[in-house]
Amino acid sequence: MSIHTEPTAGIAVRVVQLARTYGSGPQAVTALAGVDAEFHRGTFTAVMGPSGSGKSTLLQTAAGLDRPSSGQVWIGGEELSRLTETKLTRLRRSRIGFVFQAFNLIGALTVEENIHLPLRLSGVRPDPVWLREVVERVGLGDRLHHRPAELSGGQQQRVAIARALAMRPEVIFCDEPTGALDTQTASQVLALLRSVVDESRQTVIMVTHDPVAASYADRVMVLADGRIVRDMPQPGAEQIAEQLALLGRRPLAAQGS
Ligand SMILES: Nc1ncnc2c1ncn2[C@@H]1O[C@H](COP(=O)(O)OP(=O)(O)OP(=O)(O)O)[C@@H](O)[C@H]1O
Repeated sequence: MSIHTEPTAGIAVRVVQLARTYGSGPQAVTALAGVDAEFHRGTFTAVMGPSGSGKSTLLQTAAGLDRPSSGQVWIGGEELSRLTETKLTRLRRSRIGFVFQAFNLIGALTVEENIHLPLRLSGVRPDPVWLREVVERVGLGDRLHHRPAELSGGQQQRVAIARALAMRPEVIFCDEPTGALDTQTASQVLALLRSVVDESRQTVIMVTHDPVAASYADRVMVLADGRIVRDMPQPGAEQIAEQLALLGRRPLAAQGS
């Protein structure tokens, strides 16, 4: 594939020969070894793989939180390496949402203030109709004036998702969004992410270790040693678990950090 590949309509995120090496010389660690992937608008992709296989690095570089060592990241028609830090920050704030395992809410702010924060940071006037819909969708209408510490883990993650949705981003990157939640709460959060894709045609890319969580996705991509080694359309939880187990038996893929 040409390194100057232009974006195609309908593709929310494209990575081309994406590579990321940490450190240099004999200490260098290759986290991503040239990944090519396209993520269509209105799809939900789960990224899986052994510990140290490069999942978080893929997410961080594709989301413009970290610069790759080489290769390209396209968000719609924008190639991130061509952007200055200021433009990259602006693009991240307006077109990308983030949900992390640790929620990353601001403890001193109320639920409502946390949800409005991306708009305030971007200087965008809130659209009250949309914000009401977001709050309703995540089921937090009666918690708006609480602080995060007064909420359960699942409720805090739903605040984080509402915050990610506030700007109506094209893409939402999630790193282990259910890693800190019990099974039932996790399924509510996953159903919410599913509805974001089905009802708003936003694109979700989610790193997870959990085959059940991954089964909510339209596609499961498996990394090993910084490369995509499986790309499965709509696998069930059992098929995912089976493929991960097979991979675990390969000596190279079994190496983690
Ligand atoms: N800041 C860093 N400095 C040096 N090496 C790093 C850094 N971040 C990640 N790595 C290395 O890059 C490789 C990929 O790490 P990454 O966090 O992307 O893997 P992962 O698949 O998300 O792992 P996990 O499932 O354990 O979170 C690992 O070998 C890791 O040790």
